[in-house]
Amino acid sequence: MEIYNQEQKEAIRFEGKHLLLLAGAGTGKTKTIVGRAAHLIENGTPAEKIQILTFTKRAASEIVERVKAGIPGRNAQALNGSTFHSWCNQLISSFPNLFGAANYTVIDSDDQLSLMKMACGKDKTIYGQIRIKPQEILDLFSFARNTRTNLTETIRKQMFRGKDDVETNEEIEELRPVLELLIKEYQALKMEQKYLDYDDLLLVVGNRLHKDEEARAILSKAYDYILVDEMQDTNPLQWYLLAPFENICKLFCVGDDAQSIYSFRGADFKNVHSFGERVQDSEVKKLNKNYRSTQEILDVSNWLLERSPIIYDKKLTAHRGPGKMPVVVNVSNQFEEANYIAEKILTDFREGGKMFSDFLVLSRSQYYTKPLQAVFLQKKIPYETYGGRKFLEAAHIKDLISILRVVNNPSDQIAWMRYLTFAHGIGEVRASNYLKEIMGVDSVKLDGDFLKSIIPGKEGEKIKTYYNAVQNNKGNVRQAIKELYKEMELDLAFKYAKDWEEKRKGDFPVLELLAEHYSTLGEFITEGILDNSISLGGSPVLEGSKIKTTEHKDHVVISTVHSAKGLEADVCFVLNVSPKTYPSSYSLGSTDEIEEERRVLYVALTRAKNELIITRTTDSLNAHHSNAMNPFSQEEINSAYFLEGLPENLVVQEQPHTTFSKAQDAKKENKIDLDFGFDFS
Ligand SMILES: Nc1ncnc2c1ncn2[C@@H]1O[C@H](COP(=O)(O)OP(=O)(O)OP(=O)(O)O)[C@@H](O)[C@H]1O
Repeated sequence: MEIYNQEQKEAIRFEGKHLLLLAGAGTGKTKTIVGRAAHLIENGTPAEKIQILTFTKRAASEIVERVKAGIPGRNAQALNGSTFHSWCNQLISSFPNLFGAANYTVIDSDDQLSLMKMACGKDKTIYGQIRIKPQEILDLFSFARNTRTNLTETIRKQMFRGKDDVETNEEIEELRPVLELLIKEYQALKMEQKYLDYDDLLLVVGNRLHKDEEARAILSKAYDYILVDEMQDTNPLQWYLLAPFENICKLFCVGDDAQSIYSFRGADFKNVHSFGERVQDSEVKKLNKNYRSTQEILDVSNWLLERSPIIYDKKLTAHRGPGKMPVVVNVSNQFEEANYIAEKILTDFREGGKMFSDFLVLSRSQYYTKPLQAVFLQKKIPYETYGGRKFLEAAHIKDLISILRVVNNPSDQIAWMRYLTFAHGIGEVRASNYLKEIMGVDSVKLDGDFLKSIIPGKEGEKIKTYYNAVQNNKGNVRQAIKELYKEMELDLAFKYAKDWEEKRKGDFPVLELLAEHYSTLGEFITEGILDNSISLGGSPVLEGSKIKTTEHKDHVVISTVHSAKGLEADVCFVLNVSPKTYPSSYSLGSTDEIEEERRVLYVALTRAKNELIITRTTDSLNAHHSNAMNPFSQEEINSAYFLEGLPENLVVQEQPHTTFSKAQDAKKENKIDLDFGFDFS
């Protein structure tokens, strides 16, 4: 049974049209979304007419499960929660005629890069005029679409740090037409092969709804309410998608401007402030009390935010009152840090009655946590990682999926290339020749025998067998994967001989299990990619190849701060809050970037309920030499450092007395104790 305070109840029972709940960390925004959905269902709104939108699949499922748990019977069963991308993808497949994109394949960032490389390679005289990598062109294109900014201004912002002088303008004017050609070529390749990239998903739906009265009429029968979590992180493209829904249904959005950490995806926290003006018939409400943390944790968080030149007007007070002082641990290196954390967890687990799931470890990047993961493995501390490279993006998984993809969409040239070059002996040049023949044949004639007829020898035989394994089991995705894996196993083991047994083999049974939830190949490929994608912060369960550690229900979570939004834990470790990291020395030239990083740290600090432990390495405090990449002096780095000037009364400082350091001698000298060591009798 959830308990709500008066302000939360007012939001939950809101009778007006659209509402924005703008409130600080831990004030119960997510809880209020749960309450709102339950209230609507209990008062007669069919659950399938409510859509919950969040930034991660994990957050979406959590909200949906909580609503379902509070409503007896089957009334809430049809409640749907998804990410923006996944929702658009569902709309595209539920209304195939309306959006006209049902048989398109969604491609991930690796595939986008392959396609952009093809676009750049098409006419070398064009690409040769600029010195920009294909990935950078993709980033520019995506930034422009997500922020809905024109190409000139995108180039200026992203490549010239916003400079607007004669020289810069001349350079932009040289780059712009070339980039336009390349982006158009990329777009044409995409359409030719029936691909949609992530941004396309939102645009396909958004464009249709903006331009087509009938589309709005159809969707107004499908939705009564849309509930959006983390509204501060919606970028202009997501606003564009949501705008038509103002007239289709009622919007209920929650957000916190101080937790906006997605400006690299085009979000601007200031947008949330204009909600009242942008959305007709809307109201903005606030929540004031923090229910998550004790006051000492909030004091440090408030202090951090008050030091910002941006006024957030958010002083959090703890409903729970006082508790333990936050601790700053000064470690000399990463292994000391890792051992300190592991020892603390093990002691609290063995002697303090805590579970592993009471601990959350937060880091800027997953990469930084590698030594910590090594120590956890060594000390047998179960853990799960959130953020970082995802399961379906691992090379061995992509090899197998490439065959599912070509059976699902025969125009999928990226997948064909991966499939054809997977068989030993076929290089890129030969594969492209086969590809030309494959593209030339009518798709009804395309089958295993055809492939064998154009590809001679053992390779042709193999390619045929793989193709048939999927084709013959098309109606049962799990079976298709099982049969295909049986055929591919030896080749996969050969290709990945170095770490096959330890790291890769175990992923395939999991892939089969995952496939069980999808009824068609297309759904599996698209949804599977979206659900597990790094750039969308998707499901944490099937990450990397460390699937086995997730079998423990009780585990520590190691997360990037970006993937930790909405999470909370009894004890929270925030790693490496050192100079040059918070803020990163690369953002020192830009106030906007520094302030975004301050919010990142703020999100991290406000995850803790009872204990907040901040680590920092003393080696980063050591002398720093400025260089061309990083021209800032030690003074500049120190004065920008977020913990510089942290009042002594807000935290306790600690040096780890670790079992990791060398054994130390006794403090007092003893008298020698030597007897004969035997009995003379
Ligand atoms: N009225 C209440 N009574 C008791 N506990 C509450 C109440 N409201 C919220 N909480 C608790 O406070 C914690 C934070 O709530 P929630 O996660 O909904 O906040 P939030 O505003 O979404 O936080 P953030 O933006 O920091 O992720 C949760 O543990 C929640 O159960």
